[in-house]
Amino acid sequence: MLRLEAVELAQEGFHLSADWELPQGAIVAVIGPSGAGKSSLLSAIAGFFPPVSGEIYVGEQSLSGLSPGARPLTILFQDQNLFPHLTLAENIGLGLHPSLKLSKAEQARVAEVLEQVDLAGLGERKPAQLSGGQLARAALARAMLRARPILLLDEPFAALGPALKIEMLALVEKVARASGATVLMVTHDPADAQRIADLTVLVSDGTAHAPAPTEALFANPPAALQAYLGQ
Ligand SMILES: Nc1ncnc2c1ncn2[C@@H]1O[C@H](COP(=O)(O)OP(=O)(O)OP(=O)(O)O)[C@@H](O)[C@H]1O
Repeated sequence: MLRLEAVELAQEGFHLSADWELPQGAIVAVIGPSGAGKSSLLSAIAGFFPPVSGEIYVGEQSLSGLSPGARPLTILFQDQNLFPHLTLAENIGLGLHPSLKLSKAEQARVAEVLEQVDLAGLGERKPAQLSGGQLARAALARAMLRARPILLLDEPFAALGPALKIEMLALVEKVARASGATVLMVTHDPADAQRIADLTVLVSDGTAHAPAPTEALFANPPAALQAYLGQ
């Protein structure tokens, strides 16, 4: 369970409040106008942007004082950051050990996630020898290997074509449901939310609104969502 308790973010004229919690295992879309603070919200949870007040909890554990790497989560950005000089298997292995000294069991685990994202047999390739969709799948595989209870996705598939994006969303859903991870996914496409998100957080007017069931929210959008959707 992820809980934001009276969280206030502020930075040069920008302000965002959040006060809600998510059930463990929920897939949650984060939508709202450009500049509203969607990325800032994820950055705060990940530990890159400290709130001016409030607390963020995972279960009973407060995340205050925990560095980004020590938090029980993985964040995936649009810029997938695979290292060009490492093979795909090595890039994914970094999710386990920065030193890349993997045991036989860990190497087998890397092969297993490669297979899960449909990249079996491509482990020895370098990123330059992969397509955009394969790179996106590789980055997701690395995130999966970390097996943290929370996965934060900041528009990681925005640069992919429609068919590939749908494929990646399906993969996220499959992986999240299988592992029981909670997913928070920033997207600019309402269809992404409707495709996989149980709940949707609307970020607008200085507030990250409490998560609402996606279907009901879009069936009866509040004024701020109507404005965002151009209705
Ligand atoms: N490093 C920074 N320094 C100063 N201001 C920043 C910084 N990063 C973001 N901001 C500002 O904080 C506000 C929220 O930005 P944020 O990126 O969180 O919005 P967003 O909803 O994710 O936008 P988009 O949909 O365009 O990615 C904006 O006003 C932005 O200009």
